[in-house]
Amino acid sequence: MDAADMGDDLERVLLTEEQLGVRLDEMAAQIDADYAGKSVLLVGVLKGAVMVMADLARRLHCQVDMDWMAVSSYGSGTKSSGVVRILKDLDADLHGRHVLIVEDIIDSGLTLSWLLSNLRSRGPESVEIATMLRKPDAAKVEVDVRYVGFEIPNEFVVGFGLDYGERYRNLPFVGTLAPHVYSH
Ligand SMILES: O=P(O)(O)OC[C@H]1O[C@H](OP(=O)(O)OP(=O)(O)O)[C@H](O)[C@@H]1O
Ligand code: HPA
Repeated sequence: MDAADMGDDLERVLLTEEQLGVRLDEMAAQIDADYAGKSVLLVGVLKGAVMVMADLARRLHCQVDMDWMAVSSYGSGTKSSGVVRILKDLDADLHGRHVLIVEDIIDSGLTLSWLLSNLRSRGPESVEIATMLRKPDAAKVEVDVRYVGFEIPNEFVVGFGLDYGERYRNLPFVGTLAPHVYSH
């Protein structure tokens, strides 16, 4: 899918495929340096993190295992409370592991804040976070994030794994949607 497939649904491109690729190269180099000689367990948070995980993992030279979690808030009314439900748990035992959570976006920070304390309680050697995008102005809770691709304005974005009603995840860039899309 590209911009032409979106007709007039695309408002503007925030980050091009090339910009994302360049930043992923830099993030991977930093992660390789930080985890030199160590084995890393990448934990992807479904579904949005699939693209970041695939593109980041392929750039890493350090020893990597991959695992996945699916989480859901208990409904929009309680999302702000940070109450999260596990839909699919990890297969891996975290004892003694160096865990790197891979996310597409940190918006309010509530999902990651919950996930961080959940994974920390499982006895890992370390837990860090890598996210492609972060909206600093939307933060309801501060999360200590080791690797951030881009800080973006507090606008709803799609593409590179991010959806609106499950659509647009397969856009290779990150963009905003025209207002008429939301009124459908
Ligand atoms: O910082 P927060 O405000 O908690 O938002 C960030 C979370 O929201 C998105 O997931 P979403 O619940 O949309 O699920 P998805 O990945 O399946 O699209 C994103 O992938 C993060 O997990
Ligand atoms: O801006 C966003 N776009 C899509 N999904 C999201 N989940 C949290 N923030 C966003």
